[in-house]
Amino acid sequence: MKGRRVPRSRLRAVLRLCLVTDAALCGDRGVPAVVRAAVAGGVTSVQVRVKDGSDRDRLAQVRAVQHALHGTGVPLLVDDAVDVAVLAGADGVHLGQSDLPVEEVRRWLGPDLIIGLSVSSVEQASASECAAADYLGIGPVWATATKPDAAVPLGPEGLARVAASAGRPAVAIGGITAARLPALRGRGLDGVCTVSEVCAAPDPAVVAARLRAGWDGGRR
Ligand SMILES: Cc1ncc(COP(=O)(O)OP(=O)(O)O)c(N)n1
Ligand SMILES: Cc1nc(C(=O)O)sc1CCOP(=O)(O)O
Ligand SMILES: [Mg+2]
Repeated sequence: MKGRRVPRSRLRAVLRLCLVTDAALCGDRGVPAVVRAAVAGGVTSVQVRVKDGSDRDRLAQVRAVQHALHGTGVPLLVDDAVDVAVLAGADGVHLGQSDLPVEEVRRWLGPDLIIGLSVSSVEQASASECAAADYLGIGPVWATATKPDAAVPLGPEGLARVAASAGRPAVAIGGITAARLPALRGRGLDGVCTVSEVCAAPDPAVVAARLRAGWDGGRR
């Protein structure tokens, strides 16, 4: 493993506006082009999420996004696939409740890579497993077509209850749009994540900039 890629002192800043990629929503533009535009607009981290490809497809997409991010300082995470993250030299992984156990992945990866964990309830956010994660992804806040197997939406108040029991940096995901950011203020979050709002946007840079300004401007 290389040296620590993202200092922990930067983690909360890196979580401010997280883009999770979706190749189908990016369309013919391709994922790297959408990522480049989103970063120009103010996205602070990128997670490559490939649900319907082979491991080789996943690795190729991670490497293409890594190339797009080169020189930007924006960290790259991989959804689910710890082996792909290690092979590609990504900055971290995002794990779900049915992915590999966080503590074991932490023992494997060591302290240098970021590990995120999805939680959808106070019980999951309070579980001892969370201590091995650097941050929690809480959702879905609202219903979303992007993840058909997502849990029942928490709503902003449910989200705040989960965030309060998290005890570590936390981001919200699921149905997030610029217009909904006011409902997420003061809920104990470090940032917000989006898939479709940016990936399906005709101009991802403009939408990312709107999200970033909306979040940064109203955080406190
Ligand atoms: C930041 C963030 N939060 C939650 C998720 C969802 O992860 P998971 O539960 O593993 O579901 P899939 O994304 O794999 O369908 C995420 N990817 N990122
Ligand atoms: C990848 C993902 N995880 C979720 C969770 O609740 O854990 S919701 C989700 C999809 C979010 O997509 P959109 O921004 O298009 O609503
Ligand atoms: Mg997953």
